[in-house]
Amino acid sequence: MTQLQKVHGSMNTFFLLDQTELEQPLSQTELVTFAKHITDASEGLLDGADGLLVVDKSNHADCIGSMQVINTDGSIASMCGNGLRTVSRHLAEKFGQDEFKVETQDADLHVSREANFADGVPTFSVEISPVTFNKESLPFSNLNTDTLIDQPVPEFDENLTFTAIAVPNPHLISFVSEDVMESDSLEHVGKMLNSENPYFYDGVNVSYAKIIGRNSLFVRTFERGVGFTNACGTGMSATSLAFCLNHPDAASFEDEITVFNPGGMVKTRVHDRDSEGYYIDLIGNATITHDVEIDESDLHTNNIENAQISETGEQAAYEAFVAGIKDPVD
Ligand SMILES: N[C@H](CCC[C@H](N)C(=O)O)C(=O)O
Repeated sequence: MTQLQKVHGSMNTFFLLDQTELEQPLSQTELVTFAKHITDASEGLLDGADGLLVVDKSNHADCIGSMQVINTDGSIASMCGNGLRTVSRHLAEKFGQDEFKVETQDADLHVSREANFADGVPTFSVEISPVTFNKESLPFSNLNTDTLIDQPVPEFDENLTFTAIAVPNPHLISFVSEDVMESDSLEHVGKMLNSENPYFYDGVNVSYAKIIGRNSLFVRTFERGVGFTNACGTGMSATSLAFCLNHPDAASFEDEITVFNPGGMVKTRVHDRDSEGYYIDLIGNATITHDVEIDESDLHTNNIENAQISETGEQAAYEAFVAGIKDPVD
């Protein structure tokens, strides 16, 4: 029996474990221990991954399953947009449904199957919500402000402005030039705010964005609990909202926004529900690259030595899709 899958959204890679397929689900301690091991770049499987997605049943009446996200360092992420697309595909195939809700840590989120981005590239849309800006929800402190929207923060970088948005996991965003994108600023800010610091004391995902044209961006993210990833779904969603708010001349609510990233491309759509707040649709690939068979007893003892790995063959279609999109950074 297949116990695990290796999956990705925009090459943001995960192992996916469905606890309902086990006789004895892993305890939370077992899950964290296993996540840190299997995702480790040198000790784990298949060069590791950016996290473990744990699927389970939901007791919320309108959800067909739940998702928990464990980062490579064992910390828990309240949300993961690229991961939720792959969980949505898993649940869609398991239950034969194309539109449903998934329970996540802070919200029950609407998801749906969409037209494939390309041949052999299954595509899903996931709701990114709730959106807040206040310092308590991110959380941040010691910045002499209750919200941070397009403001200079010389403590982070003397030449940039920053926007902080929780969706609900925390994001810090800056719109930058090509030169800054290629500099070491993102690594510097990402490392500073994800080690002990007085500002984002729980860490924060940091994204730098370059405006390519109308409703078009390139985004790179240094993730909380992980480091640089090829793409961060919640990061690209939060950045799309910041794009609409800070650059209304170049981006519009309700329009499709194209977001290129080092692992490929997604589409977003930012909605403004007035008093009910903002939410974002994140649309992109949900690719399964490998099936991994591990005895259930080995899962409990965190032994990956006997894992049997087989490729699904889907990666070739994904790579053909990426080769066909115009790369804005070249
Ligand atoms: N890569 C994920 C987000 C993981 C978030 C995590 N790094 C955190 O907030 O701790 C995404 O596609 O949205």
